[in-house]
Amino acid sequence: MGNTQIEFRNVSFRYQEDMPWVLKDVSFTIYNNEWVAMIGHNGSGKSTIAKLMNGLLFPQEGEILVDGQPVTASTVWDIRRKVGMVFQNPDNQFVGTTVRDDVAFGMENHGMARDLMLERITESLEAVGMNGYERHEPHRLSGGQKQRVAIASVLAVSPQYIILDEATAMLDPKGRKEIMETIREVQSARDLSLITITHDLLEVTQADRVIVMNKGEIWMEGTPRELFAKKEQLIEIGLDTPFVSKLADELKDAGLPLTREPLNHQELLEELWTFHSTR
Ligand SMILES: Nc1ncnc2c1ncn2[C@@H]1O[C@H](COP(=O)(O)OP(=O)(O)OP(=O)(O)O)[C@@H](O)[C@H]1O
Repeated sequence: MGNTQIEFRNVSFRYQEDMPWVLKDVSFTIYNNEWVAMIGHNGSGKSTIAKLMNGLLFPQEGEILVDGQPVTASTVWDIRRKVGMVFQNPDNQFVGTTVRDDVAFGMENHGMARDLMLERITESLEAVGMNGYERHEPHRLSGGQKQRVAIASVLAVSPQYIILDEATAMLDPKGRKEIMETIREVQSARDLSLITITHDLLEVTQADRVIVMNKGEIWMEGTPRELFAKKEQLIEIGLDTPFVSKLADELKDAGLPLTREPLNHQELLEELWTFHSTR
């Protein structure tokens, strides 16, 4: 695995000296080629973590390493080439008057050669299904298309890590599903690590690993199945559980002996089928 990872070592952060700590002694690692979902109630520190990961903020205590390199004011441009970030509202991210200019902008910042830039624009728009839109105005696109272009702009710089900070929150369920499918395809084709900050529980069930934040501290780190097995504690810290998980509980209460914690409809159906065929 080498050094290809993002590592938070005992990170504490506050926005100003006279303000309370927003993050307290946070340590975790994001490994190569994995998808980590980060959840937590509003204000638990998730967006602050995202900003620390690509040097938009710096911690007062502890250390953040990207591929072994500390994130500091002097390494920040290297770090931002490796760690791409897509925010919730794409309108705030557009800088170009056309889709092509917009995708080019990040690359220009990194001083890429023109030929390589043209190649990357085509490649990254293709990866998100937006080829043919090069001359369109970003502001006139639909919400889903805007997010695709924002993702293409990040992909064009060829990062190793992509952070999506509630990047699908403004889309309808269909738009969300499509964007996540696109991202997954790109992730496996390019060996990327994905960090998604989300309130969408369906998205959380699909991640490899989940980090749960509570009041600036890591409350839990584990697989989605481990997480949703702690339903009562989750509700105590103000988080919800997926619909399938609730339905499974109701079925158990009604006397059905479900043996494992189903994470999606398919798994619940399998459980029901096993029960049915043993009767
Ligand atoms: N620029 C800022 N200046 C001062 N305080 C801030 C700033 N940005 C965030 N905070 C505070 O830091 C804390 C953590 O905020 P953060 O945005 O990281 O949480 P979050 O978990 O991403 O929340 P949400 O789910 O609402 O996006 C909150 O108490 C917030 O009010």
